[in-house]
Amino acid sequence: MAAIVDKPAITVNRLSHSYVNGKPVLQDVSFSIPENQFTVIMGQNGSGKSTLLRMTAGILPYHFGTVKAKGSEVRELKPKERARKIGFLPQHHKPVFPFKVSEVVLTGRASYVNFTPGKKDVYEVDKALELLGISALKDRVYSDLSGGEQQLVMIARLIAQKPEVLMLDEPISHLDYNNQLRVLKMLSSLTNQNLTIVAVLHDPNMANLFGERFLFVHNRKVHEVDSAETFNHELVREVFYDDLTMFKHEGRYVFLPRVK
Ligand SMILES: Nc1ncnc2c1ncn2[C@@H]1O[C@H](COP(=O)(O)OP(=O)(O)OP(=O)(O)O)[C@@H](O)[C@H]1O
Repeated sequence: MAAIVDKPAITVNRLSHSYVNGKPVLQDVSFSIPENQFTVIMGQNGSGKSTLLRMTAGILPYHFGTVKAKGSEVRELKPKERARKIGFLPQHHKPVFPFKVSEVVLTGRASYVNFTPGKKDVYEVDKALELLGISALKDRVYSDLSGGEQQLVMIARLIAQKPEVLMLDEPISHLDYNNQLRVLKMLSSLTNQNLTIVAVLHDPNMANLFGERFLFVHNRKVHEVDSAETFNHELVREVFYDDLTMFKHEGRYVFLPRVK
């Protein structure tokens, strides 16, 4: 049974998934994602985080269980409807054409644009680039950019899309430390603007400094944790590191490993 959440943005019920010829990745998982909060998804490599996120975002079809976004079954939403409710940032993105950065970000507006983009679309693109601190990249060719620059552009694209729920698969994996902080602070601030954030993160410190709620994917199940203190839980130690020392910093727990 999923924990009861006051106002869920997403409710997942009895979801299961196996890839063709593969072992089950998720088995009968249920959980809720609260509205206007920052939920972090964590778990070991290969545990099923991307699978879970892609299914919840309606990118990967699900056949067992239900996923509801504010009451609507995600798989039944038309693509444009879904794009306004849920935005998804994939872990990897391979550009097919040599688009300019502004054009890549503009594709995030596809659910609003009928034929030609209007002033509002161009405004949202410029605003998103500014928010990510990458206005100077606007006219560069996306495929020429560094991995970190490309990641910032894809986050700007998601921001320009303006969905109600932003789902991000390892959004800071290519970023330098300042940009990691800038992006996580920015995402965290969006929860005060009526947006729900769900992000897969690997670093328990970043997770704990910015996350308000945690979903641990382990052994085909999803475990809901709504307090950072439970990072001290046996399961969490098993998943991450069995020898982390916990400290309190600005009211949040942070961790350091023993190296000897
Ligand atoms: N398209 C696919 N076909 C077959 N198996 C897949 C496919 N995609 C993922 N898997 C397998 O499903 C399992 C879960 O993969 P998933 O990408 O969801 O893990 P993850 O937790 O996101 O991992 P990581 O932290 O390494 O990104 C893995 O064992 C993976 O090998």
